[in-house]
Parts: sequence; C-alpha cells; structure tokens
Amino acid sequence: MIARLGAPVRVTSPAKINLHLAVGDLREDGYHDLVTVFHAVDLMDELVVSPAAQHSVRTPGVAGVPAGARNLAGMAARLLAKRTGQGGPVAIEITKRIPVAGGMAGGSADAAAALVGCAALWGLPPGRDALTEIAAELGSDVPFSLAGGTAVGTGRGERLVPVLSRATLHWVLAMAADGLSTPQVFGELDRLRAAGDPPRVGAVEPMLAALATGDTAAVAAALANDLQAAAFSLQPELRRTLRRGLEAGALGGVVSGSGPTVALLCTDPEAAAQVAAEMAGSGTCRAVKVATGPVPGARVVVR
Ligand SMILES: C[C@](O)(CO)[C@H](O)COP(=O)(O)OP(=O)(O)OC[C@H]1O[C@@H](n2ccc(N)nc2=O)[C@H](O)[C@@H]1O
Ligand SMILES: Nc1ncnc2c1ncn2[C@@H]1O[C@H](COP(=O)(O)OP(=O)(O)OP(=O)(O)O)[C@@H](O)[C@H]1O
Repeated sequence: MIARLGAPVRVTSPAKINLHLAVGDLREDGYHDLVTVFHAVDLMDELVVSPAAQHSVRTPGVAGVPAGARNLAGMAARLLAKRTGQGGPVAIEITKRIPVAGGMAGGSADAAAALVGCAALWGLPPGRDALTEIAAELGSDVPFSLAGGTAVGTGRGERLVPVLSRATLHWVLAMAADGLSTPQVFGELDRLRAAGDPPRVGAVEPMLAALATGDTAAVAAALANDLQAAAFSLQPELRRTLRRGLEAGALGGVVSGSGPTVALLCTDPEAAAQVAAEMAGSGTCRAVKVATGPVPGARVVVR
C-alpha cells in the first residue's frame, strides 16, 4: 500500500456527556445493554493526519496515552485501511484537550477524528454509514463521536438515533486528579447490584421531553446516570465535587459516563463562568473547564 500524496488534514472531534445513562445487566459478551442520551460539547481534541513512511501517533505533553499502535487513533487508521484496502501509513499528532480516562470519550473522539482525517487524506468517498460501522468495531462511544449533536444510543451505545433538541446547554466540567477505567466502573456497578441492587435511573422520556422543549431546568432535573454510584464507590471524593457545584449555583450535575469528570449544568454563560471560578478555588477538583453543546461530531477543519 502506498499513501497518496496529500496535504496534512486537520480534524476536530468533540467530548461527550451522557445526559441520561441507563445500564442493563451484564451480557454474555461482557458488555451491558445501554439506553443513553449522548450530548457533544465544544471541548475538542484536534488531530493532524499526514502521509508518512510509517505509522506513528504522538500526543505531545500528555501522560497516560499510548504513543504507538495501541493508541485508538492509530488503531482507527489501520482498521480503515484494512476494511477499504486503501491508504497507507500516516503520522497522527493529537492536541489533547479532553481529559484522559475522564468519562468524556476522549480516546473515542480521537478514533473518530482519525477515521475522518484518513478518509479525507486518502480521497475515500464520504460514506458515513461505512465509517460508522468501522467506528463501532473500535469502541461503543466511537459512532457517537463521529455523529455528534444529541442522540439516543442503544445496544452497547453504538446504535444511534438523533434527538430533537432545542436546548443550548452551558456546562462546567470539573476534572478529577485520577482517571477511572471504564471496564472497572461497569464491574463495580455489577458488584454493587449483586450486593443489594441500588436504585436504577428511570425512563429516558423526561430527558427527551426537556430537550425537545429546550427547558434547561427540566434537563437539569432529568440528568441521571446508573454508573454514578459505581464512580462514587471508586472515588468517594466525587460526591463532594458534585455537592460543591450545586452549592456554587449549578442547576444540576451528573458524573459523565464512567467518570470521574463531573458535569455541572448552568443557566447561561455568565452563570457557568461564576460556577467555574468557584469550583477552581474549591479544592474539590484538579481542573475546571467551561463547555457548550450540542456541537457536530468529528469534522475536517477548513482554514
Ligand atoms: C460509559 C460509556 O462512555 C457511556 O457512553 C460507554 O459505555 C463506554 O464506551 P467505550 O469507552 O467506547 O467502551 P468500549 O471500549 O466499547 O468497552 C470498554 C469496556 O467497557 C465495558 N462496557 C462498555 C460498553 C458497554 N455498553 N458495556 C460495557 O460493559 C466492557 O467491560 C468493555 O470491555
Ligand atoms: N487517543 C487516546 N486518547 C486517550 N486515551 C487513549 C487513546 N488511545 C488509547 N487510549 C487508552 O484508553 C484509556 C481510556 O482513555 P479515554 O480517555 O478514552 O477514557 P474515557 O474518556 O473515560 O472513555 P469513555 O468515556 O469512552 O469510556 C486510556 O487510559 C489510554 O490508555
């Protein structure tokens, strides 16, 4: 395989927050059936994909992310080449803004960006459906990182239906000092359920209704995540982070996905700036960012 000569392609890809995450029982294949509402926010990783003599992935200045073939972005480039029989080695450089192991689909965002970037570099037809199939092979969250916006995910989270949303949501993201491993958090939920069946989040409809009407307070009231109890069990200090965010004036809050990032929903950008300032000085988190959603999925940046 020989890479086509082409100018480097720059791609952005969003983080996600699960506004609603209902987790079913453990399946035989080791996954759990989900019903989730994904929401993409403008906290973006940025990838530059260039033709090269051999595959490489670099994430300058970021610890805890594999550099080579084990990086999800590199895996995505190889899988796309394999499935299409096109393309060749690429050098991928990632500017990482999404927290690593933060429950915001950072690795999935990079995988989706690599698919879009390589497809553009290799001159493959857009074929979003084909890309989505390949995305699902790479991870449960990758199809949503491609799609972006607001969507209901079912199956392992890879089957998507777009959601009508009139809400622009303003978030404060409280990042924790240490990450959480996604399989470990699912395992902890299984353990908690075996020990006493903690309450499960209710139906998804109130969240869908709140999004359809654009009622931010109703969205805040409907935020729910079955993995939150497991994340609290593994990192008890997250309870304090969430409580502090609500005291600071957030309308509502939830652990994002498998955590440990805590997503705090605010009335407007001014309220978000105020809550962010309070959280930054609270000593309950490592770092704070503000973000807004929904935004599109992985996209080539045209300058
Ligand atoms: C927690 C979420 O972020 C919510 O959107 C996702 O469910 C996780 O998606 P992801 O990180 O892309 O996860 P994958 O790479 O597909 O799976 C990693 C591991 O998480 C667990 N896993 C993941 C998805 C799912 N529906 N059930 C699971 O039990 C499995 O142990 C799996 O081996
Ligand atoms: N491009 C990448 N960015 C971040 N982590 C990566 C990447 N490629 C591989 N990894 C590995 O995947 C692990 C999980 O990283 P990631 O940041 O995707 O977690 P996450 O955001 O909690 O995932 P999710 O929300 O999809 O469950 C990391 O600890 C790292 O070892």
